[in-house]
Amino acid sequence: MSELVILSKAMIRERKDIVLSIIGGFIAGIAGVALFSASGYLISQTVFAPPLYTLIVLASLVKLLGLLRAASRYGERLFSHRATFSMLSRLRTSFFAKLIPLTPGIWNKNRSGDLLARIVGDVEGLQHYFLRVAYPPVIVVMVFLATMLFTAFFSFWIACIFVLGMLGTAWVVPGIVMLGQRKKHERIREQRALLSTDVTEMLYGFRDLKVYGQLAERERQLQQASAALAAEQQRAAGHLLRGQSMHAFVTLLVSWGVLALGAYLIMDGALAGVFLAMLVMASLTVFEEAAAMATLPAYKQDSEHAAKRLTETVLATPAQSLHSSCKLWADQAVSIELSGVTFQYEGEWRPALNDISLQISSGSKTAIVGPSGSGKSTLIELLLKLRTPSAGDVRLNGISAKELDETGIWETANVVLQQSHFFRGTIRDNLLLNGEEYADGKLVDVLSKVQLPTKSLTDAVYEKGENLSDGEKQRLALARAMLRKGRLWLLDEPTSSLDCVTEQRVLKQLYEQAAGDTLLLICHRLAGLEEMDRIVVMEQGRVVETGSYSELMEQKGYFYKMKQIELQMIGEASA
Ligand SMILES: Nc1ncnc2c1ncn2[C@@H]1O[C@H](COP(=O)(O)OP(=O)(O)OP(=O)(O)O)[C@@H](O)[C@H]1O
Repeated sequence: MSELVILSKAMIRERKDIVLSIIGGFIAGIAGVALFSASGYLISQTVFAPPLYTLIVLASLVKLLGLLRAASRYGERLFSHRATFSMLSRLRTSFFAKLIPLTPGIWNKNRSGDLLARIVGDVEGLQHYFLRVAYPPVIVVMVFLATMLFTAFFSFWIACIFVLGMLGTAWVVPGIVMLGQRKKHERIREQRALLSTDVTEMLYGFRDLKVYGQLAERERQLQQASAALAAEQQRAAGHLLRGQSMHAFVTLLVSWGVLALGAYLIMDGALAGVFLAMLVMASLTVFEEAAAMATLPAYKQDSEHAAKRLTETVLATPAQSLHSSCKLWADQAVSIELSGVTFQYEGEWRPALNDISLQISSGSKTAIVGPSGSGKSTLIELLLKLRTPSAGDVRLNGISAKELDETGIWETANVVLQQSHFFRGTIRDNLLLNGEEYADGKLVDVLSKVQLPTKSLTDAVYEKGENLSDGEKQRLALARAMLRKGRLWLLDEPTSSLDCVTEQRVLKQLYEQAAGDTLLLICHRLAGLEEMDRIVVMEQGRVVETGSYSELMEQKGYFYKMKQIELQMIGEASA
C-alpha cells in the first residue's frame, strides 16, 4: 500500500485537473440520471394530455440535459487524461532518473528481457490507478448520494432499494471479482516475464541457437510460453467479463425491484403513478456510473503491484553513485590513486578486486596485464564510476570518485571497452557519437590512423555492427575514442582482434595522440609493452607485480614467466 504513496504524491501535483475531472464526472452522472428521469416523467405525463407548453419544456429539458451530459463527460475525460499523462510523464522521468545511477549493477539482479518488460509495462500500468481506481469511486458516491436524496423525496422505501443496489454493485460484485483475481494476475505477470525473457534471449542468441541446432526447440518453447500467456489472459478477461455481467444483472434486479415496489406503493396510494417511470429510469441510469466499480479491484491490484515492483527495482539495487558535485578538469592529464580498493559482485563468493593499492601519475602510460578473470575490466569500471568499490577509495586528480560527478569523468575519459556498441546508420554516424561536429577530412584522417582507410564515411553500419568484423569494430571504437579530447585513456583490450602488424600501427598512432596524457591499457599480448612507463600485473583480483618492462624482466617473477610462455608459443606457432 505504501508504494501508492508515490502515486498519491503525483496526484496532488495535478490537483487542479483532478478537481475539474471530478466536477465534470459528477455533472455528467447527475445529468445522465436527470435526463433519463425527465424522459420517464415526460412519457408518463403524455398519458394525461398536459398542455403543450409542459411537453415543450420537458422535451427541451431532456435535450439540454443530453447536451450537458455530453459536454461534462468530455470535460471529465479531457481533464482526467491530462492529469494521468502528466503524472505518468513525471513518474517515468523520476523513475528513470533513479534507475540510471543504479546501472550496471541492476543487470546483476535482473534478466534484461524481464526488466525491460517490467519497466515499460509497470510504468504504463500505473496510468490505470488514477483513471480507474482513485477517482471513479468519488464520482459514484457523489452521484449516488444526490440520486438517493432525490428518490427519498418521492419514496423512502424505493431509496432503500437504491441503497441495497449500491451495496451490491459497489461492494458485493467487486468483492466477488476480487476472489481468484490475485492468483490469475500473478500467473499473467509470471507468464509475461517468462515470455519476454525467452524472446530477448532468442534475439540475442539467435546465431548460436541456430548453429547448435536449438532454434526449433526454442521456437517451440516460445510458442508454448506465448500460448500459455494468451490462455491466462483469456481466463482473466473471462473473469472480468463475468464481473461486468454480474453488475448488469444486479442493476436490472434493482430496476425490477423499483418497478414492483413502485406498483405496490401506487396501489397503496403512497406514490403518484406519474413518477413510477421516472424512478425506474433513474435506477437504470444511476448504476451505470457504478459499472467502473466492478473492474476497480483488478486495476487497483495491478497498479499496486506495478508500483511495488518499480519501487523494489530502484530500492533493492545499491546505487552506483552518490550525488556528487566536484568536476574533473577535462584539460588536465589525470592522476589515479587506488587505496585498499575491494570490489565484490553481488552473489559472488570472492571479490573481483581485493585490497588494491596503486598510484598512476598523470601523463604516464600503464599497461595492466594478467590472466583472464583477474579483475582488469572491473578496475576500469571502478575508475569510470560505473561501479562503486565495496571498500577503499578511488581518487582521480586527488579527488575521491565519490565526490566526482560521473558525467565529468566520462567527458574526460577516452574509453574503449571490451565490447563496444554500434548503431544502425553510417560510419560517420557511429564516429560522431559524442555529439561534436567534425569536418569529413578529420573523420577520414582518424579512419586512416586506425588503419581503416578503405571504409567510407557513408558506408552502412547494421544494427550492433553486424556487418563489421571484430577487428573493424575495435578500430572503429578506437577511432571514436581518438575523436575525443579527454586526457585520460582507458582502453580494455582495444586491439585483441587485430593482427600484430595492424595492432602495432594503430597503437603507434594512439600513443602519438596520447603523448602527455594518462593512458591505461589492458592487454593480453605482452609484445610492445616496452613502450609503457609501467606494467601492473594482476592475478585473482590482486596486484602481484608492478614495474617497468625491464624491471619486471629482471625480477624474473610472474610477468617474466608470462613473457616466456608467450615467446614459447610464438616460437611453436612459427616453427
Ligand atoms: N557482472 C558480473 N557479475 C558477477 N561477476 C562478474 C561480473 N563481471 C565479472 N565478474 C567476475 O569478476 C571477476 C573479474 O572479472 P573481469 O572482467 O574484471 O576480469 P578480466 O581480468 O577483465 O578478465 P578478461 O581478461 O577475461 O576480460 C571474474 O571472476 C568474473 O567472473
